[in-house]
Amino acid sequence: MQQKNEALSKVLRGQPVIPVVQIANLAHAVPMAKALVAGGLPAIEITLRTNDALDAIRLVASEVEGAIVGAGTVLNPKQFKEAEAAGSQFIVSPGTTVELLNEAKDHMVPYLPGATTPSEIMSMVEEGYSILKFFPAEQSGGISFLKSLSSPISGVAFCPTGGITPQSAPDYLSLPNVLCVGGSWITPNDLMDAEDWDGIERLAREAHGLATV
Ligand SMILES: O=C(O)C(=O)C[C@H](O)[C@H](O)COP(=O)(O)O
Repeated sequence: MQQKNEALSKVLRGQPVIPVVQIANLAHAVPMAKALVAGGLPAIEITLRTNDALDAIRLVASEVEGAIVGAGTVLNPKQFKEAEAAGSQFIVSPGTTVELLNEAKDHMVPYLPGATTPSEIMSMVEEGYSILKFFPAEQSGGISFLKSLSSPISGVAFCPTGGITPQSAPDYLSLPNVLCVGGSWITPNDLMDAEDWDGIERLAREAHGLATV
């Protein structure tokens, strides 16, 4: 587990924001990922919420130099296997199930499981996880909840996701138990539909700059 935690830490620690992307049009996958990499956000989570998601992961993994593509919204072992086979370099789920934890044990690919309550977080720590997704972050108590967790449950780093904005991200990132945040604002539907890759690169660059705030 330590090796996997370290591999995940290496992926997530490199950037303050992990873009959470929905691919509605497969032709958008490669230019979108190139724009994110150019903007300084190489780790990209493509959610398995659209039909083209696995093909998008495959394309980005094989065609976009420097990209570290991961799969999001992985809900069951079948999706876990498919996501890894498509070339995902990390796997993310909004919550966690026993089936997913068992599946993750059979793979070397790092897994970022979701947890929101102290009991869920403690269970994940028992399983050996030291990095967790905190989802849905804003709705689950946000910054004050994460602050309250930091002394009773130390040694766990979170990637809060859900409802985070460029305005709230710096406050999350200033918490000692936050490694990075996830967000969909870097690839908004209007810019994706307009194929405005320069606009997406600009948003990525701004998000990358949040590290220094
Ligand atoms: O699908 C998943 O696995 C999720 O975790 C959901 C996404 O992370 C959020 O939908 C992103 O949240 P927003 O930035 O508020 O749009």
